[in-house]
Amino acid sequence: MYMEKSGAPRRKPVTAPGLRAMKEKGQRIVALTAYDASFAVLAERAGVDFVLVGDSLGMVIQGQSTTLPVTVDDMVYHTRMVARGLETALLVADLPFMADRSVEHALEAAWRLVAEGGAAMVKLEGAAAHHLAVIEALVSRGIPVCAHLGLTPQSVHAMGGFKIQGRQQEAADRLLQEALQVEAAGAAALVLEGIPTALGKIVSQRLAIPTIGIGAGVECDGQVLVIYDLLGLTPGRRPKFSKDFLEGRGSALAAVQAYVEDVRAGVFPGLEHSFD
Ligand SMILES: Nc1nc(=O)c2c([nH]1)NC[C@@H]1CN(c3ccc(C(=O)N[C@@H](CCC(=O)O)C(=O)O)cc3)CN21
Ligand SMILES: CC(C)C(=O)C(=O)O
Ligand SMILES: [Mg+2]
Repeated sequence: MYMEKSGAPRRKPVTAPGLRAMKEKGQRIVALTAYDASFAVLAERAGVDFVLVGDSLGMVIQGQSTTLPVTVDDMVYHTRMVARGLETALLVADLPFMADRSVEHALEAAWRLVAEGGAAMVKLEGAAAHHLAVIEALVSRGIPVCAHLGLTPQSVHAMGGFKIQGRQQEAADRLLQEALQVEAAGAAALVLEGIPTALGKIVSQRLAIPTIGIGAGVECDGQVLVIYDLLGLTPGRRPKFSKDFLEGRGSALAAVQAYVEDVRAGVFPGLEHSFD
C-alpha cells in the first residue's frame, strides 16, 4: 500500500445507517472535505467520520468563483482519488450543478460516483418536488443520500450571493418543512449550511436523521468544513464560519486532529463562527 492510512488503532467503518446510530448515541459526526488521496489520508488518520468530495472543488481546486462549472467527470475523478486514501471513513460525493435535471441524469451521475468513484453516499442540494423524486429514486436503488439545505451554493444566482438563509420566520418555517420532507423522502443525513444557530438547533431536534452543519451553529449533530479553510490555505476572504486550525500548530495532521477534537467536544463552532 502506497500510504499508511490510519496510523491509529483500526476502527469500524462508518456507514450510512451508522450515522443515525451516532446521532442516537449523542456522538457528534465529524465531516471534512477532501479532493485527493493525500488529504483523504490526513482525514482518515485524524479520525474524521465523513469525508465529502464537495463540488467546492470548483472553487478551491479549479479557482472558479462558483461551483456551477463543476462536471460529473470532475466529481468522479476526484472521488476516485479520495477513495484510494480512505479506509474507514464514509465517502460522500456531491452531485454537481444540474446533474439532477432529471431523475435519469441523477441516477446516471450517482451510479458513476458510486461505481467508478467509490462513493458510499451522494449529496444533493434542495428540496423541491423534483429533488424529492431524485432522493426517492436513489434510495430505492440502494444509494444513500445526504440532503443539503440553507445556503445552497448551486443556487448562488437565485440567492444573490453566498448569503445566510432562514433569517426571517417565514423562511425558517419553510426550511424546517423542507428538512422534514427530505427525511421523509429517505435522506440518511442533512447538511445545513449558512443558517442561524437557533434554526440549526430546531431542525436537528425535529429530525431523526443527523444534521451536519457548516455555518449552522454548534447544535447540529455534526460539523463539516472545507479542508483548505481548516488549513488556512484559502486565499483572500474565507467564510466567517470557517476557522484556520493550523494557526499555532506544527502540522496539518495536528490541525485536523484539533478540528476533530473540537467538534466532538462541542467547542467548535463558537459564537464567532455562527449566525444569530
Ligand atoms: N473555501 C470554501 N469554503 C466554503 O465553505 C465553500 C467554498 N469554498 N465553496 C463552496 C461553498 C461557498 N461557500 C460560501 C462562500 C462564501 C460565504 C460568505 O462569504 N458568507 C458571508 C455571509 C454573508 C451573510 O451574512 O449573509 C460570510 O461573511 O461568511 C459563505 C459560504 C461555502 N462553500
Ligand atoms: C461545504 C460542503 C457542505 C459542500 O457542499 C462542498 O464542499 O461542496
Ligand atoms: Mg457542495
